[in-house]
Amino acid sequence: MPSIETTDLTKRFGDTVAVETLNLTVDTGTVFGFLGPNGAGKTTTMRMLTGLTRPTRGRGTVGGADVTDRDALRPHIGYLPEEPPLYDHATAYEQLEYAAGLRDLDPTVAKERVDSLLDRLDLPPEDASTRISDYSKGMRQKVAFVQAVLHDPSVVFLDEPTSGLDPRAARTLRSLVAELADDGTTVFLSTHILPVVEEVADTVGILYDGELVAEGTPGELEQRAETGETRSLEDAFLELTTDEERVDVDADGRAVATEQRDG
Ligand SMILES: Nc1ncnc2c1ncn2[C@@H]1O[C@H](COP(=O)(O)OP(=O)(O)OP(=O)(O)O)[C@@H](O)[C@H]1O
Repeated sequence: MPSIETTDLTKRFGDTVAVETLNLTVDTGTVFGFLGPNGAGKTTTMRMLTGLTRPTRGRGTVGGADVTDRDALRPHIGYLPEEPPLYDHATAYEQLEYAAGLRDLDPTVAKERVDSLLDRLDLPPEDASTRISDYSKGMRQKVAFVQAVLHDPSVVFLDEPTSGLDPRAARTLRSLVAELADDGTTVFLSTHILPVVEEVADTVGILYDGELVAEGTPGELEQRAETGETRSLEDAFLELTTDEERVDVDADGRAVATEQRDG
């Protein structure tokens, strides 16, 4: 049963085609790793799927709601954008209480969830009671993640969720992503950190120049890598996201052939 479906989803900014006829299906309760080089169109896709940017063409549904219907979409989704919207003058507790209020959550239930998630992510009460303006990047990221999942949405969009997190918190976040999926939440995860995708993603899509150039399990994509001593998701990513002539190497590392990406 898909949670996210798009048909020919397209976004243009003037002459720039940011996303081109994207056809995606993401099953409920799975983690979809969304990869692509800088400027490939990942953020634009997530902004369309969360109702923040209207598609130029094509259709999409998330949690059964049309992506052009923000009111219908909103209760189903959580979004951790690259630059999370936090009020610097508020404390983490105030920010999250405010977010819970906007979502009409029961205050007691919300408080329990906030305390539990902040505890898991190692943001102690003494820090959660100080102003966000004094937070490090990682501390802000923890609050923003909690804000994105606080209302137990059926689909969560995470843009570089481990950005700024220390190794312990990053590991906890990966566990939380897996737990969300185990509980039936669909996680749409965009990141440049390929080991995170290898660890948590059920399926992976690679976007290049606005187009989906590959889709499959991490293992299937690894198998598509043709160069490198050991096939890896990184090798596959690099091969699938270049227009330059590709140089194959022999066992001694010498260039033996060149060919174009066949798109
Ligand atoms: N508001 C906008 N106006 C004009 N062009 C835009 C706008 N937003 C994005 N673009 C263009 O659309 C293309 C895709 O950008 P997008 O931010 O979606 O890429 P991305 O894959 O998220 O990149 P990154 O990995 O660097 O975050 C780029 O060419 C970008 O310049």
